[in-house]
Amino acid sequence: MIPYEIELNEEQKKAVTAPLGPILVIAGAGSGKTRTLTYRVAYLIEKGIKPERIILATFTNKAAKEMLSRVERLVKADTTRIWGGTFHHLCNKILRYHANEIGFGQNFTIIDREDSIHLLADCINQLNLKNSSKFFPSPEALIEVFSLSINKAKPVWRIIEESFSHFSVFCEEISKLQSFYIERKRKSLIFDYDDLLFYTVKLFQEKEKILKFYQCYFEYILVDEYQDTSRIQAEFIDLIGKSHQRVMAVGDDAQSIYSWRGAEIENMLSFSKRYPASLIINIKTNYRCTPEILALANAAIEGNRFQFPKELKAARQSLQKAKPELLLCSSAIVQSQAIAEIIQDFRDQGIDPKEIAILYRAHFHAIEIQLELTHRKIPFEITSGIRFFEQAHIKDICSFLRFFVNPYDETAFKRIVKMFAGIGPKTVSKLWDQYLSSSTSLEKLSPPKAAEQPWMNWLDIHKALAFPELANKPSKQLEKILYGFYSEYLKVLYEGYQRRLEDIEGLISFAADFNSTEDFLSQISLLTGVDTAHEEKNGVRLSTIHQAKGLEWKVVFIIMLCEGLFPSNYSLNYPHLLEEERRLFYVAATRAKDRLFLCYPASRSFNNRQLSCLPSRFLEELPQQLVVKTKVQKFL
Ligand SMILES: Nc1ncnc2c1ncn2[C@@H]1O[C@H](COP(=O)(O)OP(=O)(O)OP(=O)(O)O)[C@@H](O)[C@H]1O
Repeated sequence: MIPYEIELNEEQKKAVTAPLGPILVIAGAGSGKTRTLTYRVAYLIEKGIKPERIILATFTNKAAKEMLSRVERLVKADTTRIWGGTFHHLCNKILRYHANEIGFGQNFTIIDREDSIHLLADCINQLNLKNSSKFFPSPEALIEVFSLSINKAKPVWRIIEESFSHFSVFCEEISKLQSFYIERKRKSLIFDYDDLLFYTVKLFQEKEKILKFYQCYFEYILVDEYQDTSRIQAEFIDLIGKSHQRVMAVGDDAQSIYSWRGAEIENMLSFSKRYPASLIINIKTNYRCTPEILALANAAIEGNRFQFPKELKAARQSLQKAKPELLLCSSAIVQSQAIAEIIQDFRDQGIDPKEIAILYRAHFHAIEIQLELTHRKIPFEITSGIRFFEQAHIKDICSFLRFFVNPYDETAFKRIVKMFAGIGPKTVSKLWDQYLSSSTSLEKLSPPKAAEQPWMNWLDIHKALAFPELANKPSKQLEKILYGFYSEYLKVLYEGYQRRLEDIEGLISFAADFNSTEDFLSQISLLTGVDTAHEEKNGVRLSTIHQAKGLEWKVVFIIMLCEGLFPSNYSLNYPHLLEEERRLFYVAATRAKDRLFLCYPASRSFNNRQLSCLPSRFLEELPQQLVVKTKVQKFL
């Protein structure tokens, strides 16, 4: 017998040993979701359910593997027979048996994101869409549209209307392209990741016998991270679980932060409507944070309307009654200096830097802190793996300046010219040779017809960079390049237009502190080159909050808590997005085990001036007594 009494608290035990009907487990941050799910699977096996009749849907395959190996330590069973893994993994298994029922052979192949992009690029070429307009969106951007269309179960035009209005002029062509792309995949017996879900649900909807078989076959379905499931994923579970309703969904609605890639918090909030007999179990004991940090997190999430009411209780004792600290800094630079000083103090006290994290809403918020840590030689590691200045769009826009400063910079030239429609790698090299043999005169080059217009625009911008009002003002030069030229390309070249635009605006602010374009470029090169030696596995962690989900550190700093930055400017006009931003703040706060620092800079440089910032509403909403305020004015 498994010692449930010893290993689980009362709430966890209630969930683990609950009757086999539908259950929604609302498990707060740090409350032991993994432990609950693991013991529940073990309990089911102990009750006599065969492993192969259990589904355990998880966010990653690694998570399922870890949970199942823990199950194996609890009960004697072959857990490899459990259907554990991501939705894609589960659907693949089902389609391997039945793909022929929906017009595919069972020997289909699965293509990853990169291959999907190549295939889509090929479709765009075949339909001659890029030549019809130089601003036709790139395959990278369109894959995102198509994926949302499947995950949200909405037609492409609807997705464009809701989230990609900058593509609306191409709505008709994009819909046609989608049909063409689907047909191409069908002919080649290919599924991309989203197809696996789409066709499994279609199979269940169209082939009643097959659905009935699985409904009888699976005796219990468990879903982890339920708050982040998409519409089609919930549909997949509902279809199999509909008849016996033996579904356990575990999640935390307060941590639903992926709506931008199709997650629907509604799945969780409406669970008991779809499963009227469901039992709802709240797990409220948090094992991670001190009571003071938890009190702040509880207060932070109170402002949301669309959520299950909840209040986490701390299992831990207070650490010298240390409340979270609110650092009121005079500027973003002072903010980074203050953080670096505190980190140095912690290191002197013997705290391992890898127990410290700096979390932010968007990559560009971390520019100053990256610089400060680099200058002070404090080792740090960035979760995304890509440093701010190494991102493609940042490199793109900087290459205009590099080429302006150094007319022999071949890499910059080629990077710019490649952006133009109708210019492939061969033509790029030819143009470079022409350029060199015409004593570096851009005017003398003859680009292909399709690229003539953007070429002329580029030449105008290139000349303008030397005008007295722009010369040696890298910030103003970047602004000119962005709004006079590059923003149109940014919309179509990559996915995530809004985020990338914000990054470049952040770069423009950063550039405002330089009065020489050469100095600005050298600084950036140093940060992306030699000084990356400071990036170490054991350093302080710098991460966006999205990438910090599920992780924990002893000390956490949440930075740039200004209205318009966190919450983001874009979210301010949409109540549902604002609620998601508040959840993001909650996720960030609940990553801290011992010490939490909330950082507010009263000003930051933006578009060549010092802009004063209002404190984030998330700070304003906190009861005063929950934090200790410290004013930080200036550092030498
Ligand atoms: N009953 C328990 N007794 C003691 N410790 C527990 C218990 N349940 C969970 N824990 C511990 O609590 C910590 C948090 O658990 P876990 O990481 O699974 O939380 P979580 O619910 O996934 O958190 P989050 O959603 O915030 O990422 C772990 O270190 C885990 O071992």
